[in-house]
Amino acid sequence: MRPLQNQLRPLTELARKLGSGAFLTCVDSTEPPLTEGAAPAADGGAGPDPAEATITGITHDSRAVRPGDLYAALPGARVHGAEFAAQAADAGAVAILTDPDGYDRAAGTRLPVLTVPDPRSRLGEIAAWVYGDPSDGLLLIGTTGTAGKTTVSYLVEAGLRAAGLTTGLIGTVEMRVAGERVDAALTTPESTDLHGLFAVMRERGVGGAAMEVSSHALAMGRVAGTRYDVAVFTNLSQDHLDFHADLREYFDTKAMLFTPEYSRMAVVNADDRFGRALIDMVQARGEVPVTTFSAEGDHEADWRADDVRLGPEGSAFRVVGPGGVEGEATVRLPGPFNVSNALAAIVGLIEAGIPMHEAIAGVAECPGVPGRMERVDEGQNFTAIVDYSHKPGAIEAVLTSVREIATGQVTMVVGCGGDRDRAKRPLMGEAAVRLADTVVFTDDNPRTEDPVTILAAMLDGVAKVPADQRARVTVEPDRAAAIELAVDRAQPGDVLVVAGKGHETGQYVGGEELPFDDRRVLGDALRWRLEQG
Ligand SMILES: CC(=O)N[C@H]1[C@@H](OP(=O)(O)OP(=O)(O)OC[C@H]2O[C@@H](n3ccc(=O)[nH]c3=O)[C@H](O)[C@@H]2O)O[C@H](CO)[C@@H](O)[C@@H]1O[C@H](C)C(=O)N[C@@H](C)C(=O)N[C@H](CCC(=O)O)C(=O)O
Ligand SMILES: Nc1ncnc2c1ncn2[C@@H]1O[C@H](COP(=O)(O)OP(=O)(O)OP(=O)(O)O)[C@@H](O)[C@H]1O
Ligand SMILES: N[C@H](CCC[C@H](N)C(=O)O)C(=O)O
Ligand SMILES: [Mg+2]
Repeated sequence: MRPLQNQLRPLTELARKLGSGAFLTCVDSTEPPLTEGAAPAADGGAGPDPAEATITGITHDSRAVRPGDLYAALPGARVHGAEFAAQAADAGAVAILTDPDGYDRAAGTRLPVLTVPDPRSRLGEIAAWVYGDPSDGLLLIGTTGTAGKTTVSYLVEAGLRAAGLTTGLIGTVEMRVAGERVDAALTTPESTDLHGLFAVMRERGVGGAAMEVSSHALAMGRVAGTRYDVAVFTNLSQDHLDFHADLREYFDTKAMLFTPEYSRMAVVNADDRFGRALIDMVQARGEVPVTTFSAEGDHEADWRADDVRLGPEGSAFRVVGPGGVEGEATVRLPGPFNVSNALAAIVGLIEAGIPMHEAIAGVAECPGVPGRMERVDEGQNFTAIVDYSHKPGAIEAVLTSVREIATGQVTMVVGCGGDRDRAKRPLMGEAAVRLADTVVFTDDNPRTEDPVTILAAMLDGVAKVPADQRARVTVEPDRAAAIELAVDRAQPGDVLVVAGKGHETGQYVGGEELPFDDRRVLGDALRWRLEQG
């Protein structure tokens, strides 16, 4: 999504802004590259004069270039973006930003080239400049944590809307600007896309936005140049150890959000042990005020959820805050973990200046989140749920929650993604068989890996649970067949959870995305069973 109105931004001004280490050159120039952004004299050669160049937009992806763009050719894990410089030029890029390694290929386009040592680290700042600091004046609430970011962001957006604001949403499932929806490629977009999106929000009068901030984004500088009015921390547990060295580094990356560079205020979950470590860390630094919350009530906190009443479709609870402030809240998502998510959203909204009754009303109105504890109901006599649990902590939270509502048995259909954290596979297998009565192990986005290897790693976890304490296990690699099997076996009062893909609409196998939607496959299986009588 890009703004309709763009300002003309002189490239020389950008070079000057980037300061020492930035070189702006035109490839046909016989002059040596100029430092500190000073524009070269007209080179008399065939290339365009960088002193004249103006840009109107920016992208890091050659496939997304629009005429007038600065193409940021970044070094990547797979390829250097400079490989696509010619493609970017053909699409209308007017200049290229790159690092010294990309210079020759960028120069081959004969466009002005701005070279900096580490362009990715400056990209957020550059993108914010290109679009004229578009997040200024936007009430922005960012949420990080291993689980709950999407859910909290939906609830926050609903609260902002209840407060009368035109809203924005940025996250895993989708991006929304004033009601218009766009598919999301990443949970947290690259900074070029992010500031473009903020510019669209500004154009459409968005007053408040809710956004997920992933650890990948913090590590890769995607949110550099973005300032959150409130940053919310949900929890931290095992995930993404393909990307982070260990849990400590994963935690430290998330903790970056709770520094003055990114956030004005912190709202942190005191029920989570990493949340408590974060509270201590942020309080000790004394730079960002911290407000704490506890839905479980076992830990001291500024805000609590009291008198929690769990139900099969959602929960009710009393919000109790500093000085005895109180309000009656509801959330239309089941399970104690969603009480925690709802409290996180309500406290985040209150800290952002939204009156408590509006925050509570918004959360209560939110109809749910696609693929998060989403019921698929075809009139069957058991409960069928699609949920995005694809990490051990989420599997535990979900299975513990549905146990409360099941009058019969609990079944989970689950797999693990390929090309992702391998260490979480046995932990997911173990959690599933420890807490369910029946588990059907299946494929979930094997990507470039052999699905058999992934399933074997999950089964390693199964073996950790004593045979008499574990669920009945079936392995059915074909995901549709696994869902049909589970539906076929279900008895009245049972709860069936199809875990891991949530809102996803494809199964990645090899380099291909095959259409696959758990909700549709489950719905079809349920209807088929009902038709058979
Ligand atoms: C590990 C990681 O996050 N990698 C991201 C990173 O890739 P990279 O820099 O290594 O890129 P690369 O593929 O080598 O390409 C280098 C450059 O060439 C450019 N390119 C590439 C091909 C082309 O035809 N044209 C082109 O311009 C690319 O845009 C890139 O700038 O920068 C790319 C551009 O922004 C991202 O697309 C890519 O995300 C990959 C696809 C990804 O899967 N990321 C996931 C793991 C991720 O970020 N997940 C988090 C958390 C999810 C959650 O738990 O909620 C998220 O925020 O989504
Ligand atoms: N507060 C929570 N504690 C534990 N598990 C949770 C919590 N909130 C959600 N979950 C589980 O995690 C799954 C993903 O939730 P959600 O999409 O809100 O989190 P996320 O942090 O955005 O995840 P992702 O990083 O995969 O996008 C849910 O489907 C549910 O199973
Ligand atoms: N944001 C997560 C989503 C995982 C979803 C699951 N279906 C899988 O493929 O592992 C990731 O990219 O690791
Ligand atoms: Mg998410």
